[in-house]
Amino acid sequence: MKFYITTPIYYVNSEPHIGSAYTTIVADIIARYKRFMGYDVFFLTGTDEHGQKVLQAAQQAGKDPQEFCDELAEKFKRLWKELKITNDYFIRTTDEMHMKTVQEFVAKMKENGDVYKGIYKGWYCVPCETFWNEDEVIKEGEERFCPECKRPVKWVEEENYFFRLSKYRDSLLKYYEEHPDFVEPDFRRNEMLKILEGGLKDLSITRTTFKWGVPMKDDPEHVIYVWVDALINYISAIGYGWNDEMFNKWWPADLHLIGKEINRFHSIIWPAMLMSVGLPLPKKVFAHGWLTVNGQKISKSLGNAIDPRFFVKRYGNDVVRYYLIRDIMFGKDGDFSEERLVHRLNSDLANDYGNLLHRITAMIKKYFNGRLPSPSAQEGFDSWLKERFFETKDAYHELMDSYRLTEALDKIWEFIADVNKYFNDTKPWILGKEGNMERLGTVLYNSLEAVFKVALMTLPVMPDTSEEVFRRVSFEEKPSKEHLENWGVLKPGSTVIHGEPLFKKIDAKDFKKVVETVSAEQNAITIDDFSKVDLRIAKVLEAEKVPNSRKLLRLIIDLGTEKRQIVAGIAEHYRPEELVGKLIVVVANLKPAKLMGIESQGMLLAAKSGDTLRLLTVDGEITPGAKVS
Ligand SMILES: Nc1ncnc2c1ncn2[C@@H]1O[C@H](COP(=O)(O)OP(=O)(O)OP(=O)(O)O)[C@@H](O)[C@H]1O
Ligand SMILES: [Zn+2]
Repeated sequence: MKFYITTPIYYVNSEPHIGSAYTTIVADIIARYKRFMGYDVFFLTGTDEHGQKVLQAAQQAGKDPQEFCDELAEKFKRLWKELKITNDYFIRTTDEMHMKTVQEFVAKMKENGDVYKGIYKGWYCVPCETFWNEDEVIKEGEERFCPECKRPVKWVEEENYFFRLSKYRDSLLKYYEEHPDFVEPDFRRNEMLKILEGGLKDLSITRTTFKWGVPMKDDPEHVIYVWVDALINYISAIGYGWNDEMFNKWWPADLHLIGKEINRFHSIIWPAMLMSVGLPLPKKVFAHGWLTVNGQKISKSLGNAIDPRFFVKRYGNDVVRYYLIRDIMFGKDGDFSEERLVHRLNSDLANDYGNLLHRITAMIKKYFNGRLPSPSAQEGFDSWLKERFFETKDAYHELMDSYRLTEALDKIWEFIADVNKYFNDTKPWILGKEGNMERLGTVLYNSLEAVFKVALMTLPVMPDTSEEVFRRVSFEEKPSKEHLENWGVLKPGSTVIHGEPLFKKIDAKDFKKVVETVSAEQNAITIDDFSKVDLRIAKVLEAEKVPNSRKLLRLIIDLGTEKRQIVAGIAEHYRPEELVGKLIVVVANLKPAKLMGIESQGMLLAAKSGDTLRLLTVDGEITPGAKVS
């Protein structure tokens, strides 16, 4: 049984962020689950390195595009290592083998009569590398914007090769009909059906105005459209055109995992390209939602991208993975929130899961010398716990197999609540006090077996934590679905380690966000907002310490037309005599306020970094009262 799973290949226009990590983490979870279930898995990820977007980024950085791509591809690879992603291969579209495959693929489409020359006239969005028609773009006066990312589009008019996409509309519709679960979730499938029903236009698939791409085989003036180049990665990586055996083993892909904004490319254009060369279509395209900040997509260009490493360093890799899957309904959009992450860590992981294991192993240590007791006669409550496990396990498989990952974790946590209930209601601490070792042994055995089952089921999501649980319960086999099939896998008599709690809680009073995730756009103010602040140059005429205050100085300043008194918290950084004669910047229209009983009629500006504070001043002489703008 094989399972071939892919992520989108990411543009190397900038560094990876939590959004790109999201898809890769989800793919990793699915890959790990399938391996656990006994599948032979091929998990592919990589980088999309051609096209105008990447070329422009390289030019902006003042680098040769290949050198620029090499550096960024390395960063992606390194991040995936740090996040313990278990991809089997990393493809780069600048790989020679890939480029050759792209040329051959397009040549074959041409041979089959699906590629012809024509003139393209229309709009192009460089950030999305997408062609748009006049009736698709957003119009604001003379300006035109991309309907997908809302950024300005460019007018393109050039001789291109076209792909007869329109020809495949009916075959695609038929395919959708015959394979109702080809595209998921179903609301995404419906969006694609709408597009198909509306009709398809032929697609421009080459460009001539720049060179950063794969040249057409027999017309190298044309470079192949970056999306056509990119999509072919899914087959070039596994041997199409260069290793038939490998290709036949893995193709068709079992799952293309993507973000919703690139669904049309994967669910319409890619299948049509495959039909054109006579290859079978992928079994499923799953288009998930976006991680958002205040409802906006996290992305490089909006300036709200977050480096996942900050979170991993502060909270741990497993905690970040758990949070992303549990808190954000997989498939839908969801706001990324560090507060929610901490809440999940404290309540689900530390309280519900970690603490349960801690209590069980503490009692095994105390009453059984750290050896797992044997279970004996089973009572009703014991059978209830087992029944709950088997129900959970069945639901878990069903949900994981249909990529309902969030719901799978919900089910596991319902079971954890049941194990906690079992542990609390059987009152093992009383059994211990009473010396009822037989019953105590049974309760502790069942509780630990249940936690072991949780570790098996959460292995794809939190691999390090599960490995740690396996170590503590002396489980040394390669974990697989067989260990979930039966109750009673743990061996009585084996060593049980009572270590540190699995998860460290974050105390509310210690909680300090590692990253401020407010988008640049949300923070932006208009020029009118700025001009409300009346900034003026002032000359310091007098300065003295405010009696009984460590921090405050009282200044008399000359504002050109008037003198004013201001109070400033700078006494720890400046001596009064240093200030006299200085030209400083003040907010002249601030409402007066009293500090230590003294009225302050304005505020001076200073820059602070750590313990250092420096006043803002001007670069030379200027009359006091001069406006700053
Ligand atoms: N906010 C996000 N939420 C979920 N997935 C995301 C997010 N941002 C990027 N991705 C994943 O990365 C893919 C797009 O990668 P891309 O390199 O275009 O990132 P980007 O940050 O959106 O780029 P840019 O801001 O430059 O347009 C998506 O299809 C999805 O798989
Ligand atoms: Zn766009």
